[in-house]
Amino acid sequence: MKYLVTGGAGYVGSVVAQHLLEAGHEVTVLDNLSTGFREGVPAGAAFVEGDIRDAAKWLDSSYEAVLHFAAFSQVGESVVKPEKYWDNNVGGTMALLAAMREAGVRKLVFSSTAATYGEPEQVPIVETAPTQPTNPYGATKLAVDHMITGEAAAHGLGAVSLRYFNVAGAYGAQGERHNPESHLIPLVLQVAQGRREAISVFGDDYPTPDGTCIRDYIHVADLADAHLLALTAAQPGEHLICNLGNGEGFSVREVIETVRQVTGHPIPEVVAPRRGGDPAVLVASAATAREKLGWNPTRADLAGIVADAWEFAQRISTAREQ
Ligand SMILES: NC(=O)c1ccc[n+]([C@@H]2O[C@H](COP(=O)([O-])OP(=O)(O)OC[C@H]3O[C@@H](n4cnc5c(N)ncnc54)[C@H](O)[C@@H]3O)[C@@H](O)[C@H]2O)c1
Ligand SMILES: O=c1ccn([C@@H]2O[C@H](COP(=O)(O)OP(=O)(O)O[C@H]3O[C@H](CO)[C@H](O)[C@H](O)[C@H]3O)[C@@H](O)[C@H]2O)c(=O)[nH]1
Repeated sequence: MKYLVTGGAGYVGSVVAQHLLEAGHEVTVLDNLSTGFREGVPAGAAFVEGDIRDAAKWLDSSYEAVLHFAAFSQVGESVVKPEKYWDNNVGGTMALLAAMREAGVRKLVFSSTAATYGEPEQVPIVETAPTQPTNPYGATKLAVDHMITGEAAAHGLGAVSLRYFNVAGAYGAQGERHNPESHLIPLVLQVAQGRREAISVFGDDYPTPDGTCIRDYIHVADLADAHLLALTAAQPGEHLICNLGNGEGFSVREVIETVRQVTGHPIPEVVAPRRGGDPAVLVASAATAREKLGWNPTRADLAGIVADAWEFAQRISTAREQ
């Protein structure tokens, strides 16, 4: 089968593109390189440097489906520049859906997020929980989910939105390198590499056992498995929404301690003010993904996730020095 992967020069999209290639599929990556890297595109994928707003130029009926990763995704930036997020994430997806309709491509897998829920009333979070995003990033992703529901009902699109919790780890040559980096695990690894003096802990007065925020970390390769399953599960006229997480939460301090154990580095930490828009606890119920997709994550161990991320961070920093 032939697939269009938007955002396939980025972290998650490049890992999923790699999995599609390994499963024997043909892959075209469409990416404007706004936050992605040309060298992140897996060998064997065709690459188009372009914007999702112009997807109509490249989409045709030879594509079985679109896997849509292209978006801006920094929570903090979305609070200060919401218009940038509405324009790219919502405006861009609107153009992409129109191009798919025009070309007769009737299947979509979309990268949604736990940020659509906001501060949860109950954990683990189920897909029927209230959606009250605490930042514009989450609001734009929720708006796209609604847009997709309408597209499925009105025009027969078969779609799956995957609401990722905290993605981490690496797969082969593909890994996490956001620029600037804002995610916890790669930042703590930068401290271990001596590229940063200390890690800032954003708030230690949350209502959690050690006072720091709790998140559900999921290995990017387990996430990729879910995308391939979603391609099979998508049914015309239906929009399925699935959380993807391991159902177990780790505090910021537990993550830092795990990085100490994996890297053998002491990792100094400093307590800093809370970061705006951060819910205290985000942990997924992935029962829907297990039931409807047949998803069965196998890499839930946090130390294993960190070890893979560490190996990747060491490799790209060696490459940077050469
Ligand atoms: N990383 C996470 O923890 C996480 C969690 C939940 C959801 N998500 C979602 O998963 C997706 C991928 O995230 P990521 O961490 O890989 O981010 P990333 O920034 O590494 O990748 C996004 C890619 O999309 C490209 N892009 C952005 N706007 C574009 C446009 N208009 N046209 C073409 N290309 C464009 C960027 O150049 C980049 O390569 C995003 O939609 C994000 O919101 C990520
Ligand atoms: O230097 C840092 C960086 C992060 N944190 C904390 O570590 C936790 C995890 O933060 P990340 O930035 O790694 O991840 P988020 O939980 O903020 O966000 C991620 O997961 C969300 C859903 O859970 C969204 O999907 C979003 O796109 C994705 O980046 C948060 O409590 C954050 O405050 C720190 O204490 N110090």
